[in-house]
Amino acid sequence: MKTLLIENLSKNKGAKSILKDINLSIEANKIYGIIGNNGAGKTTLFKALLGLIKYSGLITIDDCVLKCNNSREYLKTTGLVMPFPDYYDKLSIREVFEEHLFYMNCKLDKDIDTILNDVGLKTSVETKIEELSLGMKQKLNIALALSHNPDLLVLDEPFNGLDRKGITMLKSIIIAFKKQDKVVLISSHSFGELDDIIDEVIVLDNGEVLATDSIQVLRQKAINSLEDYYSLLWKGDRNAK
Ligand SMILES: Nc1ncnc2c1ncn2[C@@H]1O[C@H](COP(=O)(O)OP(=O)(O)OP(=O)(O)O)[C@@H](O)[C@H]1O
Repeated sequence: MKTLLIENLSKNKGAKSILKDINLSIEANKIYGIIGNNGAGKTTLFKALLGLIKYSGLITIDDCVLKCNNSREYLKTTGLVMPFPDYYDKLSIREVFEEHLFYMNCKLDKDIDTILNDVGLKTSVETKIEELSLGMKQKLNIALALSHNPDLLVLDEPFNGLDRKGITMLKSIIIAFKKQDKVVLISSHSFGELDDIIDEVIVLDNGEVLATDSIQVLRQKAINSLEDYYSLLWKGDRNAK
């Protein structure tokens, strides 16, 4: 994947406008941090990008426009970390992998134990999801997202529940991933974790893109943390732009 182009993307739910005319150009070999207050539209944007919800506007991956009838094919090239649906609780890790691979229509190139080990999840594949801690579920989620070697990694609050070792592991996975001509989109409220790894920041507010900036440019302006950047934006200090 080289580019992901989002043009005039909007999403309404009843009378409510959840995403409003989003335009973004996403490039490979970069990590994008998507930040914004609760309810800003980050998860909804991710769902649209993955073809999981209907929307108006155009999403183009390289030269291919994402449509309902090709979204399943496109999903195979994406890895997604989002909270598990409730019905997963009674499934075992093995069953979740089977369901994931069936949905993605792909096969593993490593055995499940090796994949779990790679993300630091030390438990039997027969363990039920309801028996996993929040951090263990997150590690499993990451393992699933990477299991089919995607081109685009979409991570919705991936640091939630991870211990320090897990966070360090995930950051190194993300950095190694982007270096392979791939794209990473991460939404997180943990600015400190994003600070170390992102190349670009996209700020959503009330369903709109409030700002997009390169971290390198922000550093040149002596804005050295997302926390400072975000405060400046909300103070209306346009020097942050
Ligand atoms: N199925 C739905 N029906 C109605 N409104 C919805 C639905 N899903 C999301 N919304 C609304 O869309 C808006 C954006 O929600 P979204 O989950 O995308 O925000 P977010 O930026 O991911 O928030 P958070 O940081 O809290 O995770 C919110 O106002 C939410 O209430």
